[in-house]
Amino acid sequence: LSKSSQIVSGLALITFKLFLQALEDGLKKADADPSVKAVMICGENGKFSAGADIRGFSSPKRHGVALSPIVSLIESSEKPVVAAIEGVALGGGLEVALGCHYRVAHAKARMGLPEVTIGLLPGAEGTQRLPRLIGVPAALDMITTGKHIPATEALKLGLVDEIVEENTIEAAIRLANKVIGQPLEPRRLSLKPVPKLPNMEAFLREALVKVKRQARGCLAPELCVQAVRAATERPFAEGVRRERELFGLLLSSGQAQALQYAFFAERAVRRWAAPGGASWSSAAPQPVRKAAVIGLGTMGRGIVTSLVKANIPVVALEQDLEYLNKGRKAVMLLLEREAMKMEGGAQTLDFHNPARLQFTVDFDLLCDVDLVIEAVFENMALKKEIFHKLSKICKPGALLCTNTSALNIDEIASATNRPQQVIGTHFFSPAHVMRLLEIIYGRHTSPTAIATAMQLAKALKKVGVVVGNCFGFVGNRMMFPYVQQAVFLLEEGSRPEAVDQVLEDFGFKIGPFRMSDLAGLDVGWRSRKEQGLTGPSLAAGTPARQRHGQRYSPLPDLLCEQGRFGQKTGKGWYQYERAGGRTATPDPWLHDFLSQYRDTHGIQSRFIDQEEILERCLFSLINEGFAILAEGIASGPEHLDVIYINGYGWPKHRGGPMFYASTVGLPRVLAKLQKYSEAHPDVPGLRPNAFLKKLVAVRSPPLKEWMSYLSHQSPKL
Ligand SMILES: CC/C=C/CC(=O)SCCNC(=O)CCNC(=O)[C@H](O)C(C)(C)COP(=O)(O)OP(=O)(O)OC[C@H]1O[C@@H](n2cnc3c(N)ncnc32)[C@H](O)[C@@H]1OP(=O)(O)O
Repeated sequence: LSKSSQIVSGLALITFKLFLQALEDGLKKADADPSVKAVMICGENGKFSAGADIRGFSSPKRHGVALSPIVSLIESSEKPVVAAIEGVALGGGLEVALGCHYRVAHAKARMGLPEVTIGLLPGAEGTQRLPRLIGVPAALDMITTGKHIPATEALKLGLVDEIVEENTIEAAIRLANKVIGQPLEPRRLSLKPVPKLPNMEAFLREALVKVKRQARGCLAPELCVQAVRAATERPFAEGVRRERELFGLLLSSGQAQALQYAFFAERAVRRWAAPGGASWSSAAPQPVRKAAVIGLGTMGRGIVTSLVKANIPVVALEQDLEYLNKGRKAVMLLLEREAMKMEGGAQTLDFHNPARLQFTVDFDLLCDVDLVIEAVFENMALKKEIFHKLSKICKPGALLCTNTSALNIDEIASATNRPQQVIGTHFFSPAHVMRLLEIIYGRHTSPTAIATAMQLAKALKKVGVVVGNCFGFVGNRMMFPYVQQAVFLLEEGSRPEAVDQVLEDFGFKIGPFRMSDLAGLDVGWRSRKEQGLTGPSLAAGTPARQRHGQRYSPLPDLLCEQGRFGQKTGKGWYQYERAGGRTATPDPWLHDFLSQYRDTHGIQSRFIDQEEILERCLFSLINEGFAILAEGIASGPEHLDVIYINGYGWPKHRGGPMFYASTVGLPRVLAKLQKYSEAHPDVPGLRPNAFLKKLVAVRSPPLKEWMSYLSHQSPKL
């Protein structure tokens, strides 16, 4: 280093507090040393900073917003300070860079203010400095979404002064030497005005409406807008005061804890465990150099698209040419749309190259693939036939995955000569968009197969969650009692729009009836017919509203019998503008139908309040979650929460169903279930699970300790 520069490094995440101290000491030393003419701040090991340790925000010894004085100290330095940004500059890390007079970034660096994603706002004056540097629209976009932007975009926005392909530190030192002696006033962001917009008021108002609509009850994006508004309306110091006030509100809101829990839960589920002690730490994945997808229906198309996007060559197979051509057209359309969203477009995806994406009806072409994902119709006989064929055609090491939402993995595996290589991969629709991948191991699934499926999830940029094999696995199994309660509520006097409203107000992206109209009521109907719950195989004399001695509602079956399958037929729990329409309108026909149904079955209609709707739907879902944990189908509550947030539209700011239960309080959940169960003794889903009772009996320990209260290690683990 030349004598004119001073490196202040050590920006490792775990030492954020130490880093702050080192930064302060270094700056003061540099300021006092007349031989130092400029300062350069960089990180260690090619990373600038990922910001503060998120765990610190919920710790009793929270470091608060102690970063602000240091950012001010940097900015007020009489010597030019240059940030050399490599790797990431996120959150507090970027706020440090904003205090610097100049910023140089490596071309591969990424920058962002992701505080909103953990329920906070940039609390070290970031909401006040960023709009002054890059203008309100761009700043608001970064602050309210928390997105990480690449260096090239940062340069376009004016967030950095220079990007380099080679040595960022040398480039920053060069810049520091060059600017010695130049006036610093214009470089101090706190002194700059926020660039004006002709329609600032309208712009901010619209921005608020937009984030409120998207956030559905999540506070942080809204308060981010308020903080940026303060930057446009108040002098810097007053804006900072407002930012601090809003930060304090968020910190104590409860939503921040939920979102921070979700951040760590998503990472915790990568550390999977399965029967016989197999786990992420001991199992190694096999490489997947080529994959195949069988079935080009809605799911198969999305899965092919996902694989192509992940740069994995794919063979896409259909049963005949008619289906193949239909599937090919649909896949190409999806890929073209995806390519348009990407930098480099179709060239990047290269899907017109048959070596990357091949369509066929010939099973023999699957002989050299490393992994097959079967995505045909949910029909056990068909799946078994396919797996039998696969075990004859595929090379010995190939992993055989079945995309199923409920079927028994062991039964499917029994059709092969290699059950250790059979695994469930439950994708969510649309498969190229939804982040969740439920990975289901069977009795014989090998640790390598699980590790490979997890690796695949990562390559597809999905969150893989490993779970055990049972009907509906985790996600759908918890969904059954929830949807069941929603339908029972209709029997008792409620309406689809009332139930949906309560759950959407809670934060679900879509309520249970809108959801089932979207998914298609016929899907569940087919499954119930296969289970003998309805249809021709139902034993004569079975009571209309009872199956196996338990309460049953035939309402969804009756709708299907009327051809009301939801959006696809233009009618379901709602009416739509046309078949395939998406705008749900309450349907007077359905209201009459419900009244007649109640009359037929002698049900006294009653008013059901929001509290009962919410509690019966959510607590029955949570109750099933406790059963799943007790049976060892999932290794911890975080798994259930990650599944619900990423696959079922559960509001992330409520941390997932099990986290939510812990915030409501387990004794309350138990008491409510007991109350509803007494009122509906023929509904097993409302009967409090023994594990929940046990946790309450041991005074409701924190969620991370729950699993240690299972008296026996489940055979599934
Ligand atoms: C007082 C001043 C206030 C400042 C406000 C802030 O700075 S708030 C924090 C803002 N920063 C973030 O939100 C960054 C969050 N992290 C990420 O986005 C990503 O981790 C990453 C930095 C982009 C790296 O991604 P990558 O996929 O490479 O790794 P992982 O996500 O798996 O992370 C590796 C492990 O590091 C842990 N971790 C990452 N960031 C933080 C953090 N800010 N605080 C605490 N821990 C963090 C992560 O949990 C992983 O740990 P594991 O034990 O391996 O699970």
